[in-house]
Amino acid sequence: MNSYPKIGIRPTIDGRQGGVRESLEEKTMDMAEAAKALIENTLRYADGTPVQCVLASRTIGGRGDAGIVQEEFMGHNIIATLSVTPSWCYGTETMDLEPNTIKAIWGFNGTERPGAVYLAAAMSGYAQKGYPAFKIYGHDVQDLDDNSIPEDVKEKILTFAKGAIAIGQMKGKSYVNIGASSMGIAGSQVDSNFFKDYLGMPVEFVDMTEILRRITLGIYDPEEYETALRWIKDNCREGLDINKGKDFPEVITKSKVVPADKDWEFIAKQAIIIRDILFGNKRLADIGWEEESHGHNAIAGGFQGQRQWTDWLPNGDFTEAIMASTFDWNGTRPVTAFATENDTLNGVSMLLGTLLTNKAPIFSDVRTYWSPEAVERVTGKKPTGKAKNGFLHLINSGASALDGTAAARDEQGNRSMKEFWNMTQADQEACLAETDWCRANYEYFRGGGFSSHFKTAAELPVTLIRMNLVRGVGPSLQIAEGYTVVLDDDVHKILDERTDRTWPTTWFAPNLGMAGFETTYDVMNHWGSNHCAFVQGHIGADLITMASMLRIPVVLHNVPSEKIFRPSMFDGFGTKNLEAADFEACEKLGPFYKN
Ligand SMILES: C[C@H](O)[C@@H](O)[C@@H](O)C(=O)CO
Ligand SMILES: [Mn+2]
Repeated sequence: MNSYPKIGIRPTIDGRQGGVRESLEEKTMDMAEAAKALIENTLRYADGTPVQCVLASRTIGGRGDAGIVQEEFMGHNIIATLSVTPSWCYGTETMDLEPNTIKAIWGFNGTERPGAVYLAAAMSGYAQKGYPAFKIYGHDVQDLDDNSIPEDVKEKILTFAKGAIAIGQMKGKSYVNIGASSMGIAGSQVDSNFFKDYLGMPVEFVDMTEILRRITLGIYDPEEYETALRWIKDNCREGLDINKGKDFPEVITKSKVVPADKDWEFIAKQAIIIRDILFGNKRLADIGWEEESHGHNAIAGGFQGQRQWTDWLPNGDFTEAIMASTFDWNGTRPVTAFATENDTLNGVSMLLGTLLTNKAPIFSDVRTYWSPEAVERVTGKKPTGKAKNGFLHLINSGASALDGTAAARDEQGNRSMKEFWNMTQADQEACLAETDWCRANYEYFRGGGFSSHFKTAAELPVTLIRMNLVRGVGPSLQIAEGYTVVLDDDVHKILDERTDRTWPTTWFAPNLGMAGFETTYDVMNHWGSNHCAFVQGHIGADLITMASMLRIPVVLHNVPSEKIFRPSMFDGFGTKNLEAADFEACEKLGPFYKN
């Protein structure tokens, strides 16, 4: 299939015929094959298909060969190129000079032939021409006949490829903005130019009344609706009803128009319809709704919910939670970055996280910093282990991917969050068993609905992500690596029940020690908004590389400096203060998708 974004592999060579070129042909092609195999055997697209590379049919010894290869790449949706070489080649005469690709060169670190010298020459050429390109060569010298890829080189090739493929998957796909601004949250007042210039994504605007129209006119697959409703009844256990016994004022009681015992029927339709709005559904054409069957070519979206909708209709918590999960009533399937409160910037944070990991993105409010002292005062117990320096309470207002239970098991039987294609029936059942669905708090949600309620019950490495827009700066990214922590049951209960006890909770302890991460309090204090997204794994380095490709500076992170991998020309902006250099390089280069 041509539509997947691909990486073009360019074997470059010393063009001198009569001995030099001939002696290098095989080694150069071997390197190219090895790089291709590494990428294709390791990485997958969001739909689970292995990532594809296109290998040039020939080595590139000069611009003539380069032109032929460029033509070969045309029509393959090449988002990035990786040039590989064991030898000296003629710098600008062999480089990828196509303006729209993301570029890297792997220069073999040997001494028989000077691959790393070419690499340095080419990088200076790229810097001079203003093309950011990634420089890859091994830490240790290899022998020319050693065709293995050293671990450090593998890591760099894969970090580069992951970022490029993620960018390629976003390009041209839409963010579907359902509704408008939620409760004055600035992130939900979408900046479509940010999406266009930095991510290459159109924003589609859909009014929330579209959902009501489709419910009223029956614009959904009636058979799928029955399946979804049955699945909900069989699998979504109801939890606490916090409204029970409360004597609500009339402004609340007169607002709920869908009877409480019909909520799930409404919610099942709402979930199917929102998915169809994003992605289309062939079945709609069969029942006479051709236009609706096309969808909006989405990759992500968000639902305003609060307030106008939730002031009289069941909320979007089920839809939001299930869209971002690795499974639904149809079994396993790719996750969708889908933002609560239509916080578009958190939707982007979810999208970056999931594209780099293929795991469920968890949406949360960054609600509370719990100092060790405050925990002890309230519970009588000092936090220990990873929680000893205090922790953050991550808790969304009712909707987080069910994978956040960490009920799925990895190959060793440990709690985990997994790619959808690794989710077994038992994993799905376990996530459902650890989630109950609490009737929405009518004081907030007059129209009712059900919130996904669970706790993250494992100590897992995770990365918190937040995209911000700062006037005068533009977009900037915040990253916090750390661990989810499991509190003693009694401590958990006391802290959790102080807040909204019908919502999904994760306790998070950031890794401390870097600037901005002096204490857990500092992390909460520096966070740029009320929301974050997180995914399993420490992926800060991958995010930094990807952000540099998009020309988005990273303003807060706790990634060890030896893992930071940015284009070589960023060094030309200074090496003493990497954050300042990142800012300046991103500003000078401008957004990836300039007009
Ligand atoms: C129910 C409340 O309005 C919540 O939705 C609110 O605390 C937020 O989540 C704000 O982001
Ligand atoms: Mn919120």
